[in-house]
Amino acid sequence: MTEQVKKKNTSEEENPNKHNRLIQCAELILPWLIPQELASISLTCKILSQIAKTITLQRSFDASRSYESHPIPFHNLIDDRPYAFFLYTQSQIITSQSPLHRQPWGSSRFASPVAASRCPSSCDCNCDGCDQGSVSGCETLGLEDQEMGIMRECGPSCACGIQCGNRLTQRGISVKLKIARDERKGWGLYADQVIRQGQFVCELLTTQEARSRQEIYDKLTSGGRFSSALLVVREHLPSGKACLRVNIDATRIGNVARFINHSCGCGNLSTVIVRSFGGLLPRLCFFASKDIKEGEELTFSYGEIRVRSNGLQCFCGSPCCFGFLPSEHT
Ligand SMILES: C[S@@+](CC[C@H](N)C(=O)[O-])C[C@H]1O[C@@H](n2cnc3c(N)ncnc32)[C@H](O)[C@@H]1O
Repeated sequence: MTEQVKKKNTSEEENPNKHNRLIQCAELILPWLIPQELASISLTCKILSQIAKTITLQRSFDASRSYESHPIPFHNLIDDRPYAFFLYTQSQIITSQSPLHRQPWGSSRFASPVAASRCPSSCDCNCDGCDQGSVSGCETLGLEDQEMGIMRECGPSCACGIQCGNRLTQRGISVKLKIARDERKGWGLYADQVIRQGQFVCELLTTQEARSRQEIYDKLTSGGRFSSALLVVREHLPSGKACLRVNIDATRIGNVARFINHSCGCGNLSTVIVRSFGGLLPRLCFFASKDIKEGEELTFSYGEIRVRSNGLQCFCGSPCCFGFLPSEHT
Protein backbone atom coordinates (compact mmCIF):
# COMPACT_ATOMS: atom_id res chain seq x y z
CA MET A 1 0.00 0.00 0.00
CA THR A 2 2.75 2.42 1.07
CA GLU A 3 4.66 1.33 -2.04
CA GLN A 4 1.66 2.17 -4.21
CA VAL A 5 1.24 5.64 -2.66
CA LYS A 6 4.95 6.27 -3.13
CA LYS A 7 4.70 5.18 -6.78
CA LYS A 8 1.70 7.46 -7.36
CA ASN A 9 3.42 10.44 -5.76
CA THR A 10 6.54 9.79 -7.81
CA SER A 11 4.51 9.72 -11.05
CA GLU A 12 2.80 13.01 -10.09
CA GLU A 13 6.17 14.54 -9.30
CA GLU A 14 7.63 13.20 -12.53
CA ASN A 15 4.75 14.44 -14.67
CA PRO A 16 3.55 17.67 -13.06
CA ASN A 17 2.31 18.96 -16.43
CA LYS A 18 0.27 15.84 -17.11
CA HIS A 19 -1.18 16.08 -13.61
CA ASN A 20 -2.14 19.76 -14.05
CA ARG A 21 -3.66 19.03 -17.44
CA LEU A 22 -5.82 16.31 -15.87
CA ILE A 23 -7.09 18.84 -13.28
CA GLN A 24 -7.77 21.47 -15.96
CA CYS A 25 -9.69 18.97 -18.14
CA ALA A 26 -11.67 17.68 -15.17
CA GLU A 27 -12.60 21.21 -14.09
CA LEU A 28 -13.93 21.88 -17.58
CA ILE A 29 -15.83 18.63 -18.03
CA LEU A 30 -17.16 17.69 -14.58
CA PRO A 31 -19.51 20.71 -14.17
CA TRP A 32 -21.50 19.37 -17.15
CA LEU A 33 -22.18 16.02 -15.49
CA ILE A 34 -25.48 15.03 -13.93
CA PRO A 35 -25.33 13.94 -10.25
CA GLN A 36 -25.20 10.17 -11.02
CA GLU A 37 -22.26 10.64 -13.41
CA LEU A 38 -20.51 12.90 -10.94
CA ALA A 39 -20.91 10.27 -8.20
CA SER A 40 -19.46 7.53 -10.46
CA ILE A 41 -16.49 9.58 -11.59
CA SER A 42 -15.66 10.67 -8.05
CA LEU A 43 -15.01 6.97 -7.22
CA THR A 44 -12.20 6.73 -9.78
CA CYS A 45 -9.48 8.79 -8.10
CA LYS A 46 -8.78 11.31 -5.34
CA ILE A 47 -8.39 14.33 -7.65
CA LEU A 48 -11.69 13.72 -9.42
CA SER A 49 -13.39 13.06 -6.09
CA GLN A 50 -12.17 16.47 -4.79
CA ILE A 51 -13.30 18.30 -7.93
CA ALA A 52 -16.69 16.54 -7.76
CA LYS A 53 -17.05 17.65 -4.11
CA THR A 54 -16.36 21.27 -5.07
CA ILE A 55 -18.98 21.08 -7.82
CA THR A 56 -21.54 19.63 -5.39
CA LEU A 57 -20.82 22.51 -3.01
CA GLN A 58 -21.22 25.08 -5.81
CA ARG A 59 -24.51 23.51 -6.81
CA SER A 60 -25.83 23.61 -3.25
CA PHE A 61 -24.67 27.23 -2.76
CA ASP A 62 -26.71 28.56 -5.67
CA ALA A 63 -29.67 26.85 -7.34
CA SER A 64 -29.73 29.64 -9.92
CA ARG A 65 -26.18 28.84 -11.10
CA SER A 66 -25.35 32.54 -10.92
CA TYR A 67 -28.13 33.43 -13.35
CA GLU A 68 -29.93 35.58 -10.75
CA SER A 69 -28.63 38.64 -8.97
CA HIS A 70 -28.40 36.88 -5.56
CA PRO A 71 -27.36 33.27 -4.97
CA ILE A 72 -30.29 31.03 -3.96
CA PRO A 73 -28.80 28.37 -1.64
CA PHE A 74 -30.13 24.94 -0.65
CA HIS A 75 -30.43 24.15 3.10
CA ASN A 76 -31.03 20.59 4.21
CA LEU A 77 -31.17 19.44 7.83
CA ILE A 78 -33.44 16.49 7.00
CA ASP A 79 -31.43 14.07 4.84
CA ASP A 80 -28.24 13.81 2.81
CA ARG A 81 -29.40 15.44 -0.43
CA PRO A 82 -27.22 18.52 -0.97
CA TYR A 83 -29.35 19.99 -3.79
CA ALA A 84 -32.09 19.21 -6.32
CA PHE A 85 -30.88 18.78 -9.87
CA PHE A 86 -32.67 20.55 -12.70
CA LEU A 87 -31.65 22.74 -15.62
CA TYR A 88 -31.99 26.43 -14.87
CA THR A 89 -33.69 28.72 -17.35
CA GLN A 90 -34.26 32.47 -17.29
CA SER A 91 -36.86 32.44 -20.03
CA GLN A 92 -39.84 30.37 -21.03
CA ILE A 93 -39.10 27.32 -23.20
CA ILE A 94 -42.02 26.58 -25.48
CA THR A 95 -41.57 22.89 -26.31
CA SER A 96 -39.98 19.83 -24.79
CA GLN A 97 -37.55 19.77 -27.75
CA SER A 98 -35.26 21.98 -25.75
CA PRO A 99 -31.58 22.09 -26.69
CA LEU A 100 -30.83 22.10 -22.95
CA HIS A 101 -29.78 18.61 -21.88
CA ARG A 102 -26.77 19.63 -19.87
CA GLN A 103 -25.72 22.90 -18.35
CA PRO A 104 -22.54 23.88 -16.55
CA TRP A 105 -22.71 25.33 -13.07
CA GLY A 106 -20.92 28.21 -11.51
CA SER A 107 -20.85 30.40 -14.61
CA SER A 108 -20.01 34.05 -14.05
CA ARG A 109 -22.85 36.30 -12.94
CA PHE A 110 -24.02 37.83 -16.22
CA ALA A 111 -27.63 38.53 -15.51
CA SER A 112 -27.59 41.32 -12.98
CA PRO A 113 -30.88 43.21 -13.01
CA VAL A 114 -31.01 46.60 -14.66
CA ALA A 115 -32.38 49.44 -12.57
CA ALA A 116 -35.96 50.31 -13.46
CA SER A 117 -36.53 53.56 -15.28
CA ARG A 118 -39.10 55.04 -17.60
CA CYS A 119 -39.22 53.86 -21.18
CA PRO A 120 -38.68 56.29 -24.07
CA SER A 121 -41.73 58.36 -24.97
CA SER A 122 -41.57 56.83 -28.48
CA CYS A 123 -43.08 53.62 -27.12
CA ASP A 124 -46.57 53.07 -28.60
CA CYS A 125 -47.31 49.65 -27.21
CA ASN A 126 -50.89 50.30 -26.12
CA CYS A 127 -50.07 48.88 -22.70
CA ASP A 128 -52.00 50.16 -19.69
CA GLY A 129 -49.30 52.72 -18.90
CA CYS A 130 -49.16 54.10 -22.43
CA ASP A 131 -52.95 54.09 -22.79
CA GLN A 132 -53.09 56.71 -20.07
CA GLY A 133 -51.20 59.03 -22.40
CA SER A 134 -48.26 59.57 -20.12
CA VAL A 135 -45.80 61.76 -22.02
CA SER A 136 -42.89 60.51 -20.00
CA GLY A 137 -43.44 56.86 -20.99
CA CYS A 138 -44.78 53.77 -19.26
CA GLU A 139 -45.06 53.74 -15.51
CA THR A 140 -44.68 50.71 -13.29
CA LEU A 141 -48.11 49.27 -12.65
CA GLY A 142 -48.47 48.25 -9.01
CA LEU A 143 -50.34 45.12 -7.96
CA GLU A 144 -53.31 47.26 -6.96
CA ASP A 145 -53.71 48.25 -10.64
CA GLN A 146 -54.15 44.70 -11.77
CA GLU A 147 -57.69 43.53 -12.33
CA MET A 148 -58.60 39.88 -11.90
CA GLY A 149 -54.95 38.82 -11.57
CA ILE A 150 -54.11 39.81 -15.15
CA MET A 151 -51.48 42.40 -15.95
CA ARG A 152 -50.09 43.79 -19.17
CA GLU A 153 -46.49 44.82 -19.62
CA CYS A 154 -44.43 46.20 -22.45
CA GLY A 155 -42.98 43.39 -24.55
CA PRO A 156 -41.06 42.34 -27.66
CA SER A 157 -43.11 44.65 -29.92
CA CYS A 158 -42.43 47.77 -27.85
CA ALA A 159 -39.88 50.41 -28.59
CA CYS A 160 -38.69 50.47 -24.97
CA GLY A 161 -36.01 48.20 -23.58
CA ILE A 162 -35.68 46.02 -20.50
CA GLN A 163 -35.10 49.13 -18.36
CA CYS A 164 -38.70 50.29 -18.95
CA GLY A 165 -40.72 50.76 -15.77
CA ASN A 166 -43.53 48.66 -17.22
CA ARG A 167 -41.41 45.51 -17.40
CA LEU A 168 -41.52 44.85 -13.70
CA THR A 169 -41.48 41.07 -14.07
CA GLN A 170 -38.89 40.82 -16.82
CA ARG A 171 -35.68 41.61 -15.00
CA GLY A 172 -35.18 38.36 -13.07
CA ILE A 173 -35.44 37.73 -9.33
CA SER A 174 -34.36 40.66 -7.20
CA VAL A 175 -35.44 39.46 -3.72
CA LYS A 176 -33.24 37.15 -1.61
CA LEU A 177 -34.58 33.59 -1.49
CA LYS A 178 -33.42 30.19 -0.22
CA ILE A 179 -34.55 26.61 -0.70
CA ALA A 180 -35.00 24.41 2.37
CA ARG A 181 -36.00 20.79 2.78
CA ASP A 182 -39.05 19.70 4.74
CA GLU A 183 -39.51 16.10 5.84
CA ARG A 184 -42.99 15.80 4.33
CA LYS A 185 -43.18 18.40 1.55
CA GLY A 186 -39.67 18.00 0.11
CA TRP A 187 -37.89 21.19 -1.00
CA GLY A 188 -39.66 24.50 -0.48
CA LEU A 189 -38.89 28.12 -1.37
CA TYR A 190 -38.35 30.57 1.52
CA ALA A 191 -37.88 34.32 1.84
CA ASP A 192 -34.33 35.24 2.89
CA GLN A 193 -35.31 38.87 3.52
CA VAL A 194 -38.47 40.81 4.32
CA ILE A 195 -40.69 40.98 1.21
CA ARG A 196 -43.31 43.72 1.09
CA GLN A 197 -46.90 43.16 -0.07
CA GLY A 198 -47.16 43.69 -3.83
CA GLN A 199 -43.47 43.05 -4.49
CA PHE A 200 -42.66 40.86 -7.50
CA VAL A 201 -41.05 37.63 -6.32
CA CYS A 202 -40.49 35.38 -9.33
CA GLU A 203 -41.98 33.91 -12.47
CA LEU A 204 -42.72 30.25 -13.08
CA LEU A 205 -40.33 29.44 -15.93
CA THR A 206 -40.77 26.10 -17.55
CA THR A 207 -41.30 24.01 -20.59
CA GLN A 208 -44.90 24.06 -21.68
CA GLU A 209 -45.59 20.66 -23.17
CA ALA A 210 -46.80 19.07 -20.00
CA ARG A 211 -50.04 17.34 -20.84
CA SER A 212 -48.51 14.02 -21.86
CA ARG A 213 -46.26 13.82 -18.84
CA GLN A 214 -48.81 13.77 -16.01
CA GLU A 215 -49.29 9.99 -16.14
CA ILE A 216 -45.55 9.33 -15.96
CA TYR A 217 -45.14 11.74 -13.06
CA ASP A 218 -48.07 10.19 -11.17
CA LYS A 219 -46.38 6.77 -11.35
CA LEU A 220 -43.01 8.15 -10.21
CA THR A 221 -44.57 10.14 -7.37
CA SER A 222 -46.39 7.11 -6.00
CA GLY A 223 -42.98 5.39 -5.72
CA GLY A 224 -41.70 8.18 -3.42
CA ARG A 225 -38.43 10.16 -3.87
CA PHE A 226 -39.91 12.17 -6.76
CA SER A 227 -41.98 15.30 -6.91
CA SER A 228 -43.18 16.86 -10.11
CA ALA A 229 -43.76 20.55 -10.76
CA LEU A 230 -46.59 20.66 -13.23
CA LEU A 231 -49.22 23.40 -13.37
CA VAL A 232 -52.12 24.21 -15.65
CA VAL A 233 -52.80 27.91 -16.28
CA ARG A 234 -56.12 28.96 -17.77
CA GLU A 235 -56.72 32.43 -19.08
CA HIS A 236 -60.44 32.99 -19.56
CA LEU A 237 -61.63 35.22 -22.38
CA PRO A 238 -63.89 38.10 -21.31
CA SER A 239 -66.88 36.31 -22.93
CA GLY A 240 -66.32 33.46 -20.48
CA LYS A 241 -66.97 31.01 -23.36
CA ALA A 242 -63.41 29.89 -23.98
CA CYS A 243 -60.07 29.93 -22.33
CA LEU A 244 -56.45 29.66 -23.31
CA ARG A 245 -54.86 26.78 -21.52
CA VAL A 246 -51.12 26.50 -20.94
CA ASN A 247 -49.55 23.42 -19.36
CA ILE A 248 -46.46 24.45 -17.45
CA ASP A 249 -43.90 21.87 -16.41
CA ALA A 250 -40.87 22.82 -14.33
CA THR A 251 -39.88 19.30 -13.31
CA ARG A 252 -36.74 19.04 -15.45
CA ILE A 253 -36.13 22.61 -16.62
CA GLY A 254 -37.21 25.72 -14.78
CA ASN A 255 -36.25 28.25 -12.20
CA VAL A 256 -36.63 28.36 -8.41
CA ALA A 257 -40.39 28.92 -8.63
CA ARG A 258 -40.54 25.14 -9.17
CA PHE A 259 -39.93 24.79 -5.40
CA ILE A 260 -43.02 26.74 -4.29
CA ASN A 261 -45.26 24.42 -2.27
CA HIS A 262 -49.04 24.48 -2.02
CA SER A 263 -51.12 25.98 0.78
CA CYS A 264 -54.86 25.31 1.08
CA GLY A 265 -55.09 28.70 2.84
CA CYS A 266 -53.88 30.62 -0.25
CA GLY A 267 -50.41 31.17 1.23
CA ASN A 268 -48.54 34.44 0.89
CA LEU A 269 -48.12 34.66 -2.88
CA SER A 270 -50.67 35.61 -5.48
CA THR A 271 -50.39 34.48 -9.06
CA VAL A 272 -50.75 37.05 -11.78
CA ILE A 273 -50.97 36.22 -15.48
CA VAL A 274 -48.74 38.68 -17.28
CA ARG A 275 -49.26 39.36 -20.96
CA SER A 276 -46.62 41.36 -22.73
CA PHE A 277 -47.20 43.35 -25.90
CA GLY A 278 -46.04 41.15 -28.81
CA GLY A 279 -45.46 38.14 -26.53
CA LEU A 280 -47.19 34.96 -27.73
CA LEU A 281 -48.01 33.24 -24.45
CA PRO A 282 -49.05 34.52 -21.02
CA ARG A 283 -46.52 34.23 -18.18
CA LEU A 284 -47.33 33.18 -14.64
CA CYS A 285 -45.80 35.56 -12.10
CA PHE A 286 -45.81 35.49 -8.30
CA PHE A 287 -46.27 38.63 -6.18
CA ALA A 288 -46.29 38.87 -2.37
CA SER A 289 -49.97 38.96 -1.36
CA LYS A 290 -48.99 40.18 2.14
CA ASP A 291 -45.86 41.33 3.95
CA ILE A 292 -43.57 38.31 4.26
CA LYS A 293 -41.04 37.87 7.09
CA GLU A 294 -37.46 36.71 6.56
CA GLY A 295 -37.40 32.91 6.86
CA GLU A 296 -41.11 32.45 6.00
CA GLU A 297 -41.99 29.76 3.47
CA LEU A 298 -43.44 31.09 0.20
CA THR A 299 -46.63 29.27 -0.77
CA PHE A 300 -49.70 29.71 -2.93
CA SER A 301 -52.82 27.68 -3.67
CA TYR A 302 -52.31 25.24 -6.55
CA GLY A 303 -56.08 25.36 -7.18
CA GLU A 304 -59.46 24.27 -5.92
CA ILE A 305 -60.05 21.20 -8.09
CA ARG A 306 -59.37 17.72 -6.67
CA VAL A 307 -60.43 15.17 -9.27
CA ARG A 308 -58.24 12.32 -8.10
CA SER A 309 -59.50 10.47 -5.03
CA ASN A 310 -55.99 9.06 -4.47
CA GLY A 311 -54.37 12.50 -4.60
CA LEU A 312 -51.19 13.32 -2.69
CA GLN A 313 -51.56 14.09 1.01
CA CYS A 314 -51.25 17.78 1.83
CA PHE A 315 -49.04 18.97 4.70
CA CYS A 316 -49.55 22.71 4.29
CA GLY A 317 -50.49 23.07 7.96
CA SER A 318 -53.10 25.73 7.29
CA PRO A 319 -56.24 25.64 9.51
CA CYS A 320 -58.39 25.10 6.41
CA CYS A 321 -56.20 22.30 5.00
CA PHE A 322 -58.23 20.03 2.72
CA GLY A 323 -56.00 17.00 3.38
CA PHE A 324 -55.11 16.39 -0.29
CA LEU A 325 -53.26 18.40 -2.89
CA PRO A 326 -55.31 19.82 -5.78
CA SER A 327 -55.29 17.68 -8.94
CA GLU A 328 -57.05 17.76 -12.29
CA HIS A 329 -57.23 15.99 -15.63
CA THR A 330 -54.50 17.21 -17.98
C1 LIG B 1 -44.02 22.47 -7.47
S1 LIG B 1 -43.37 21.14 -6.58
C2 LIG B 1 -42.82 21.94 -5.12
C3 LIG B 1 -41.40 21.53 -4.78
C4 LIG B 1 -41.27 20.16 -4.20
N1 LIG B 1 -41.63 20.15 -2.79
C5 LIG B 1 -39.88 19.58 -4.40
O1 LIG B 1 -39.32 18.98 -3.48
O2 LIG B 1 -39.34 19.69 -5.52
C6 LIG B 1 -44.86 20.31 -6.15
C7 LIG B 1 -44.67 19.07 -5.33
O3 LIG B 1 -44.29 19.41 -3.98
C8 LIG B 1 -44.98 18.60 -3.04
N2 LIG B 1 -45.87 19.50 -2.26
C9 LIG B 1 -46.19 20.78 -2.54
N3 LIG B 1 -46.99 21.30 -1.62
C10 LIG B 1 -47.22 20.33 -0.72
C11 LIG B 1 -48.00 20.26 0.46
N4 LIG B 1 -48.70 21.28 0.91
N5 LIG B 1 -48.02 19.08 1.14
C12 LIG B 1 -47.31 18.01 0.68
N6 LIG B 1 -46.55 18.01 -0.43
C13 LIG B 1 -46.49 19.17 -1.13
C14 LIG B 1 -45.77 17.59 -3.85
O4 LIG B 1 -44.96 16.45 -4.00
C15 LIG B 1 -45.96 18.28 -5.18
O5 LIG B 1 -46.14 17.36 -6.25
